[in-house]
Formats: sequence, structure tokens, C-alpha cells
Amino acid sequence: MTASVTVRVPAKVNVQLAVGPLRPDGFHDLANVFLAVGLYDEVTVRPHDGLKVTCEGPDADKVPLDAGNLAARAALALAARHGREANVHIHIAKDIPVAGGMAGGSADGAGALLACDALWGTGASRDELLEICAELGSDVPFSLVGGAALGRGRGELLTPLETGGTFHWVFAVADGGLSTPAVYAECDRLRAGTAVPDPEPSADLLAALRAGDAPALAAVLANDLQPAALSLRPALAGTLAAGSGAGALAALVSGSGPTTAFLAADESAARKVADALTASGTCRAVRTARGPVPGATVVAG
Ligand SMILES: C[C@@](CO)(OP(=O)(O)O)[C@H](O)COP(=O)(O)OP(=O)(O)OC[C@H]1O[C@@H](n2ccc(N)nc2=O)[C@H](O)[C@@H]1O
Ligand SMILES: Nc1ncnc2c1ncn2[C@@H]1O[C@H](COP(=O)(O)OP(=O)(O)O)[C@@H](O)[C@H]1O
Repeated sequence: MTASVTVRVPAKVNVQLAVGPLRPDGFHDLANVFLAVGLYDEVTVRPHDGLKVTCEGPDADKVPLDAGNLAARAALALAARHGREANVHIHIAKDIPVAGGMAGGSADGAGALLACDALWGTGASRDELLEICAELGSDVPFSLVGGAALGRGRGELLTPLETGGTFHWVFAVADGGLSTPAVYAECDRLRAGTAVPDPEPSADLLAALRAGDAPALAAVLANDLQPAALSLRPALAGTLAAGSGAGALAALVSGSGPTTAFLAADESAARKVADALTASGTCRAVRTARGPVPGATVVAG
């Protein structure tokens, strides 16, 4: 019997996040172009008497360890579908910033799902796993799939995208998180009274991804949630300016923030931007990562 299974799952940055009007169900239709980047959480599951979640890492104290944890919810959802108990100890080695707009919770949900499927020998199909992911959260399917993808609907309906190369990113991690629903609500407030178009992917952006052309991608990066994140956290403007001033090709808020993302021309440019951001004192931590990278992957067990 397998003693444990470990799954590695990447963070994401949204290279385009076009947000449509508020839907009656409280969500927004999106054109959400995801890129998986090489910052990872690792989720390990092993048999246990009952369900237990533990977490280690610099942000571990901010992660809920009860049944609200997305990893626990994933295990419970898979177990319920297959008529078994979720008797499992889930351990999360967390490196993705918490509540940072990089889908760390979603990563843990997708990771726990894949890990439990392997541990229990459930043999769930890819489609079933994706269906459970979509029930857990809008971003969870992408954490399973990785690479680059266009998310339609509330972000859960994925079409894989071709990429022609590797993009070099720098991430400035802010002090504290931002609540995703609060950022969407602020976006609605800021746009009240204006006509909000249906969200559409940018053809130029998809072409830049396909070509692996960083300057072309930089010219069209777009996040409709950025004004809302800046409104709730005005200090982020200073972080964006610090990275831009250090030679980043482009700077933007990652998803709902407050992590800010900087696209660099190459690895050495990324290093310079990272050093300048660290020296600027405008953020808590600085990380570099490349993308695209694969989605949730079993690495042990
Ligand atoms: C903004 C994005 C961009 O990729 O991610 P983050 O930057 O937070 O990581 C996502 O849309 C976040 O996806 P996720 O964090 O999975 O959200 P969910 O759990 O599905 O929804 C949480 C809440 O966010 C709002 N929400 C989410 C998705 C969506 N298309 N429209 C929304 O309005 C709703 O208020 C919802 O109740
Ligand atoms: N495994 C998890 N890791 C992190 N946060 C989680 C997890 N499960 C549930 N959460 C909750 O989800 C919220 C959003 O976390 P996260 O997914 O890291 O950020 P974001 O939605 O900005 O990408 C957290 O504040 C926390 O309350």
C-alpha cells in the first residue's frame, strides 16, 4: 500500500483579466488568460484516522486548517463521490503567498484532489477531476491543468493556449492579503453607471504568447481588477513604479492582488528588477519565477 503521495502545484499570474458585468449568481464572466509560474506548493497526503490538515511555510499561520481549507474540501468532495471516508492527513508545504492573487488555495485544492485520487486508487477521469475542481473554485481547474490557458465563464471553462517560449517574471509580495470578493466588489463600485462590455480575449495577447515574445506581451498585459486593487491598497502604486523604474518591460497587479508582477526581458533583467524591488522597501518579499510550467504533478508516492 502507498504510504504517502506528494503533488507539486504551481502559482499563476493572469496576463489578461477582462471582467464582465456582475452576474445574477454573484460571479463575473471573464476572459481570464492564465499563465502557470514556477512558485510551488507541495501537498502530501497519507492515511489517517479522520481528516487532518497541517501547513508549513512563511505564511502558514494565515492558512485555515479546518474543513474550509480548499485541500480539505477537495478530499471531502472526492471521497463523497466515491462513497468513502476522507481519512487522510493533508500536509501543505506552502511557498505561494496567501491571499496574494496567485491562486495558492486553488493550487492546494487541485493538489489534494490529485494526491487523494492516487492514494485511494480512485481512478477518477480527468473530466471528473476537472468537474470537482470547478465546484471548489473558479481558479482550481487551471491549477490542475497549468501551462497557459484561457478561462471563460467564471474562469473554470478552460482552453489550453500555445506558448512559444518561456517568460521571466518577478513577483513583489505585499504585506497582508486582499480578499478576492472585496476586490471584485470594488471593481463593480468603481464601474457603477458605466457600460461594461462582455469580456473578450485579446488577439494581440494570444499572438504574443504563441510567439514567446516578451516585449509584445508586455505591451498588452491587462488586468481589469487592477484599479480596484489599487483603490483598496494605494501603496501598490509605489511597488509598480519601483519595478517599472528598474527596467521591467511591464508591471501589473497579479489577479486580485496584492502581489504585483513584473515581466522582464530575460533572466538577468529579472534579477535587476528583483534587486531594485528589494532595495525599494515597497514590498515584503521578492520572488522570481518562469512560466509557463506544468500544472499539478505527482512528484512522490
Ligand atoms: C481573481 C482571480 C483571477 O484568476 O483569482 P485571484 O487573483 O483571486 O487568485 C479569480 O477570478 C478568483 O478565483 P477564485 O479565487 O477561485 O474565486 P472563487 O472562489 O470561485 O470565488 C470567490 C468570490 O470571488 C468573486 N468572483 C470570482 C470569480 C469570478 N469569475 N467572479 C467573481 O465575482 C465572487 O465574489 C466569489 O464569491
Ligand atoms: N489551502 C489554502 N491555502 C491558502 N488559503 C486558503 C487555503 N484554503 C482556503 N484558503 C482561504 O482562501 C483565501 C484566499 O487565499 P489564496 O488562494 O491564497 O489567495 P488568492 O485567492 O488571492 O489567490 C485565504 O485568505 C484563506 O482564508
